[in-house]
Amino acid sequence: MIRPTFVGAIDQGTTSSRFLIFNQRGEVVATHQLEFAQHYPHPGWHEHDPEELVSSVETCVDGAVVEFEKQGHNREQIVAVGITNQRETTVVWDKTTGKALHNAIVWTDARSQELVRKLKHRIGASELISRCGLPLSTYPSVSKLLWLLENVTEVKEAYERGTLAFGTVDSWLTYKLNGGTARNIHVTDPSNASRTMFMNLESLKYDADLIDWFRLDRSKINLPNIVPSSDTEAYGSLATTSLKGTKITGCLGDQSAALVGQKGFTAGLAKNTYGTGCFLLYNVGPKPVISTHGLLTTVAFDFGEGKRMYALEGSIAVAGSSVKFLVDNFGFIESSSKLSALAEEVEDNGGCTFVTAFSGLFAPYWFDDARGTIFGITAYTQRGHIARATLEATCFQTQAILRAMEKDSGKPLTELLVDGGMCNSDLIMQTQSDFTGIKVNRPGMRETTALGAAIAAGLAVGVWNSFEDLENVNNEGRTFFKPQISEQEASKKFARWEKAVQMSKGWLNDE
Ligand SMILES: Nc1ncnc2c1ncn2[C@@H]1O[C@H](COP(=O)(O)OP(=O)(O)O)[C@@H](O)[C@H]1O
Ligand SMILES: O=P(O)(O)OC[C@H](O)CO
Repeated sequence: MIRPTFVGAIDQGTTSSRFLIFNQRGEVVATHQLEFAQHYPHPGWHEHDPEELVSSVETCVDGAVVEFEKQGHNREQIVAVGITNQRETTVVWDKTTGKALHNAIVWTDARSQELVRKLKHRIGASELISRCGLPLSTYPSVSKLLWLLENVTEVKEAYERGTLAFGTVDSWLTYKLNGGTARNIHVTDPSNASRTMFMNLESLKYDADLIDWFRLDRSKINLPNIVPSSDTEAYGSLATTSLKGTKITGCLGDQSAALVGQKGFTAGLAKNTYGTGCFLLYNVGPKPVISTHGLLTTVAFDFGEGKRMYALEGSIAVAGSSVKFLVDNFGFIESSSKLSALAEEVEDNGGCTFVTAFSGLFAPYWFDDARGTIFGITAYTQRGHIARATLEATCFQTQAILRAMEKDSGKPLTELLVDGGMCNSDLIMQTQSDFTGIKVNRPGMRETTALGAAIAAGLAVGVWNSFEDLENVNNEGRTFFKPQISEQEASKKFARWEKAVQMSKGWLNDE
C-alpha cells in the first residue's frame, strides 16, 4: 500500500508561532500554536526574544507531530517542511558562537526614526526605491540594523571583528533549526531579502551600491545567501525537534506565502491578510512595477525560471494588534474574537474615527510623526463605537491602498482574497466590501500563510509538480461579501477618514 505524503509548515508570525501538517489536498491534518512574549521597552519600541522564537517553533513542531501520530500516521510521511515568517524583523548574532547579540527588533519598531530622518537628507535617498522597491522608513530591516550598529557595543564589536551575522527571522530559524554553528547554514529567499533594502529587485542579488549608500562595509557583515523560495538543498534539514532529518525545502515571507496559499500565481490577483498588521499584495507579473503612489514593490515568490513573480504591496502597520490593544490594554473585551459582538451593540461608529497610528502610518501615507488618535469623542460615545472605529481603521487603510494600487496598475481590482485572524469577523469583511465597493472572497481553510509555505516546500520535492496540480486545493467553504452601501456613502465615509489622517499627522513634530 502506498502511504500518503504530507508537508509541514512553520509559520512564525508576529503574535504566535505555529506548525501545521498538510495533506496533498492542502487540508490541515494536525496543528500546534503558541503565543510568545511581546516586549515594548519604550514607547514605539517592539522586541522579541530570538531564543523564544526558536523554542516556540520547536514546541509547535513537536506538539503537531504528536497529534499527527495519534491519528495513525508516521512522522516519516512528512516529506518536507517549509518556513514562513514575519518579515523585516531583524536578528543579529555572532557567527562564531551562534548566540544572538540583541533581542530581535520587530518590523513595527519605530526607534530608528531619527536615524531615518537623517538618511532622507543624504543624496540619492529618493532613488533607492527604484532599485530595491522600498522607500526609506523605520520599516525595512536596514534601519533596524543601522540602529543596532550605532547603539549596541556587542553588535559594533562583532562587526569590527567580521563575525556579525545578520538575518531576518527565516534566516535565524533556518540557522538554528539546522543546529547553528554545527552547519552554519545562513540563507534567505528573495521575498524576505526584498524587505531589507540590500537586494536589487531585478537581479535578486545583493546590490553593492545600496550597501555602500548605507555606508556598510560588506566585508565586515555576514549576510545570508539569497536562494530560490523553493529548493531541495540550500535550506538544509531539521537538526532539532522530533522531525530530525526532515528537509526544509521552502521559504517565503509570510505575506508572500499568503499570496501563494491563495493561489495568486498570476498577474492581476490580489490578497489582503489581516494579521497583526494587514498587507495587500497584488501580483503584477514577472517584472517589478515601482509605485509612484506610496506602495512598495516586493518579490512575490521565486520558484525558478518562469515562476518568479513580483507584487505591489500596501502595508498597514496596525490591524489585529489594534484589536489586541482593546483586549490587553483597555480590557474592553476578553478576547479578539469578541470584537464584532461589541461593535454590533451599536449601529455605527457614533461619529468616532480611530487613526490607529501606534508607530506612525505606513502605506500609502508613510507618516512617521503620526500617533494613535481618536477623533469625535462626545458624552454619547460607548465602547461599541470605539470597537467599530477600531475595525474600520483597517478597512479604511485598505481602501486607501486600493485607490493607490489602481493608480499604479491602471486597473481596478474586482475581487479581494482575504485571510488572517481578523478576517474571521463577518462584520469586518462586510465593512471592507462596503468601503471598497468590491467583492471580498474568504476561503474556508484560512491558514493560507502556512499553506503557502507548504506549497513552496512541496513543489521542491514533487508533492505537487506544478501550479496546475494545486487546482483543487483550498476551494471549499468560501464566503463572499458584496457591497451593501452606495459608492457615494462609501466616499463620504472615506473623506472623513482622510481628514482624520491629516489631523493625526505631525503629532511628534515638536519632540
Ligand atoms: N474574530 C476576530 N476579530 C477581530 N480580530 C481578530 C479575530 N481573531 C483574531 N483577531 C486578531 O488577529 C490577529 C492574529 O491574526 P494572525 O493572522 O494569527 O496574526 P499573525 O500572523 O500576525 O501572528 C490578532 O492580532 C487578533 O487580535
Ligand atoms: O505577523 P503578520 O502576519 O502581521 O505579518 C508581519 C509582516 O510580515 C510584516 O511585514
